[in-house]
Amino acid sequence: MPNEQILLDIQALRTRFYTEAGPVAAVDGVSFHVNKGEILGVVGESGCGKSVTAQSVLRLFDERRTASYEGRISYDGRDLLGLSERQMRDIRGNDISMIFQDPLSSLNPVYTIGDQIAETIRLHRRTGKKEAYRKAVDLLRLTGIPAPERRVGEYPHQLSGGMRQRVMIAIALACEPGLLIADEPTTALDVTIQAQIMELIVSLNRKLGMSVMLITHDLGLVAEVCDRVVVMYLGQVVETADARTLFAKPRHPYTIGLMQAIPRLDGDRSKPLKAVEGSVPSLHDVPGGCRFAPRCAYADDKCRNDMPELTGLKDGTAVRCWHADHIDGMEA
Ligand SMILES: Nc1ncnc2c1ncn2[C@@H]1O[C@H](COP(=O)(O)OP(=O)(O)OP(=O)(O)O)[C@@H](O)[C@H]1O
Repeated sequence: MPNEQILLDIQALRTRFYTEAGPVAAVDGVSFHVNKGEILGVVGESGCGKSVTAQSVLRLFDERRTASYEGRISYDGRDLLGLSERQMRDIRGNDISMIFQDPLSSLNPVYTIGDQIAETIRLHRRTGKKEAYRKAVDLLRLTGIPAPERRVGEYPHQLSGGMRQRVMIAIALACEPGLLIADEPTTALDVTIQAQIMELIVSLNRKLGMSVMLITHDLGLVAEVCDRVVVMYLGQVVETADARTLFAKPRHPYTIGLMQAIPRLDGDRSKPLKAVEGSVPSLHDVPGGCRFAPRCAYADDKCRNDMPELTGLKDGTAVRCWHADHIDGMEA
């Protein structure tokens, strides 16, 4: 029986790119889900496949030339990988919206922000121009933009970075999507504005019941706002747990490493941060066995030879590690 709590269900997703050096699987057998009304954090270092996973959900890669998808992605019971391009266009922005790190590159410089919000509304809804414009003003107000009646007639370059990200959020919300995918939404902004934008996203999640998939490097942010967390490494999920369990008892050595890299406001800040040693290997040179083994202090021959499966534990956590049952995250 389908679980009615689940809004987005990704099963064994594999996204391959055809590169000059041959095909690579940037996402390689990824499975996780997003529940209705929750904020799910997706974390991992740069290059682990977080953005490719998100963009695969919306099928943003060119399937004729650059990429292919395998597996299953279902949204509210609909099989997204089986939809036509026309049907997918209806899903994008209507059921699932996405906001990116750099709002300037997603906004059109020659149209006012009001035109751009109204356009999104009219793309998916039978709405007159005036009505769509009125809704644009309401959306700007909802995202906390001061004097929205005036701002609606301005162009992107007239707004600050934080205001532009609010406009992107207004566009993303225009058709009341069930799921907002936020890919590093605050990285390009200064710290105070970052906090305001995150507060806005959390308040919209609470007010509108909209699910959020939040992609970020920032585990401190995840601890503050996320209900559950997916940790990715080199195209795979290595750990998934509810946020409280993950922070109390991280199981995968990679998760433990990421946590040790979180700056602590209350700790001794004169000590250098302990980050995960080494770097993420190239997709053209994926290690056999456990992909994290070359960087892992616990790795033995079994790890180097056999790939562990993502295995569910009693507390609802799932971990991809041969040693998960005897690693104590608080000690490592
Ligand atoms: N169009 C593409 N063609 C070939 N390889 C790609 C393409 N897009 C992404 N990749 C590769 O896929 C891998 C995963 O990239 P992705 O952007 O998903 O990482 P990420 O975890 O989101 O990192 P970041 O936090 O830096 O965005 C990287 O090795 C990247 O080089």
